[in-house]
Amino acid sequence: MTQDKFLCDIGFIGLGVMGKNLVLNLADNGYNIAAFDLSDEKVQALIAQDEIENTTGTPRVYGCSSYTELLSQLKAPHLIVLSVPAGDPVDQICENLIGAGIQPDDIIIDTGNSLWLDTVAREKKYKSNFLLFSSAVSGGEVGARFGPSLMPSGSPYAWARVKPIWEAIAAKVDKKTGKPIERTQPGQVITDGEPCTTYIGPAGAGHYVKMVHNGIEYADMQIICEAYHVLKSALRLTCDEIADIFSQWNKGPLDSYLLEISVEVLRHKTKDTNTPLVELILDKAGQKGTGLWTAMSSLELGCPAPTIAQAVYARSISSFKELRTQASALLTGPQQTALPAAEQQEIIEQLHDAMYCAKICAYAQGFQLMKLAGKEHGWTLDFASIAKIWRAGCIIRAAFLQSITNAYQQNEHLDNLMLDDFFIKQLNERQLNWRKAICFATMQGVPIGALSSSLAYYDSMRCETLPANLLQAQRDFFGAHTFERIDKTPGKKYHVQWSTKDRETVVVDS
Ligand SMILES: NC(=O)C1=CN([C@@H]2O[C@H](COP(=O)(O)OP(=O)(O)OC[C@H]3O[C@@H](n4cnc5c(N)ncnc54)[C@H](OP(=O)(O)O)[C@@H]3O)[C@@H](O)[C@H]2O)C=CC1
Ligand SMILES: O=C(CO)[C@H](O)[C@H](O)COP(=O)(O)O
Repeated sequence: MTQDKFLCDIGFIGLGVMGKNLVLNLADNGYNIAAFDLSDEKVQALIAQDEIENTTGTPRVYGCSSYTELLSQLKAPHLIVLSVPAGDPVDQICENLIGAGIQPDDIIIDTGNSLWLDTVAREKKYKSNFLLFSSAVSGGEVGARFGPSLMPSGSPYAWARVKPIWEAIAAKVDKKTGKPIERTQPGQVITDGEPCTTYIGPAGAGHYVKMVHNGIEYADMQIICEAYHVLKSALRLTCDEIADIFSQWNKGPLDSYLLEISVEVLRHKTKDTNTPLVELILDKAGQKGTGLWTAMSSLELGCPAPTIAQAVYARSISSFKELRTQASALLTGPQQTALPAAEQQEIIEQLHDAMYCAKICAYAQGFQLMKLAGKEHGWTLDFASIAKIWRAGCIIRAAFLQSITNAYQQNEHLDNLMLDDFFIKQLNERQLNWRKAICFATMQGVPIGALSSSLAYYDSMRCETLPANLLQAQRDFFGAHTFERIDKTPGKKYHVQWSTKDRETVVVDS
């Protein structure tokens, strides 16, 4: 492709796992791309891949070796997509593009997992240089290639320009069933169906929603890992047996992409020794920050998200491999005993229900968090639409997201998913099995922090009276922090003069 013939529709910076695939997806949908990466090898690899996949007869990707060249190859006003690590790289590129002559009516779309506060700050900071728009992406490399879930936010003017492109490249669901429409072949495009993208709100809102998506992703993954741990170490099942169980579960309400890939992982054997690869993978989990940010935001807003926080802690504990190895030789656990087959089957069924209930809690926490954040930051978030765009393309895609969509379509003001009729029924029917699974795992000494903290969340939420009365008294005792009384006018503050002999209760004027 040369500049003399035509200019490209979109500039693309960052051709890593996501970027390369997003470019090919855009190209399949008829957009010509001017592409740049710090590594020329990646630019050349993309062009080579496009040559293999491109059936149009004309090149679709123009490789650039500088920011100036990238701008010179684009139609004006310029539209540039970034797919780079969060943090400094985004600012470095923005500064480089300013140096290369980007204009105030040009649009830069940040598709990385940027911290939402950075996005808010950047929109302001670069206002006079260009329009910063953000659109978090989920779906991993296959999603990026064949249809991700896209969470755009920022200037509505920019969205008007981005929308047709985003709707073209996003994953699609069947309008009637809400089920994903499969797209697996290069060159294939899907023009019908509902696109998994919707305008989320002002700057930062999309990145916040993606952050919570990832927090839920952490919880979902940890819940599956805990079930695997129980099945492996308490029931002593093989990876293939666990894969069979997960595969069966994946046909019911737990049907999800994460469970599906877990089955594939569990079945995968090394070529040389035919050992399940998963058993050879070091048990130290990595994390890039989005789960932590979700947990931090939940603490800041005072919105409980213990399943998500526990999933972050589980990754942290896993990273202390040497310490755990030391402790495992010193600290005692229960004696594990083999169970008869019939009892095993019961435990497996209980575990299924425990996973399902914990999953409901994780999503309830994530959606409530988004609701409170929306209130705090003045975003009007549409939860039915958010659930809809997570039905396909993204990592947490699952049949379950249709039930969440239904819940918010029935009541857009729902305070917590656990109060939706469908989820009330699911929880009420399964809570006993959930408890039994937790008792079993605990008595076997298997750590199940996500499953059990979810149960504590559930039990706390359904407790009309919590022991916070005693806690308030303790606070008043040591720090005169005051308390309210249930037998007096709401809002009135009391303090007991604990250090005096008479311990008089006095009314405190606020
Ligand atoms: N991987 C995933 O599943 C998902 C990732 N994301 C997010 O998408 C973004 C990209 O992720 P991913 O593709 O996995 O990451 P990669 O590390 O695979 O790719 C990032 C690319 O950005 C380039 N880059 C880094 N710094 C700069 C810079 N200062 N200037 C120009 N280019 C730069 C890198 O260049 P080079 O290495 O050649 O120097 C690399 O090609 C991240 O924000 C990530 O969090 C979002 C959803 C899913
Ligand atoms: O955004 C994503 C998926 O939705 C990325 O894959 C992200 O990197 C996952 O987070 P972590 O690396 O912390 O597990």
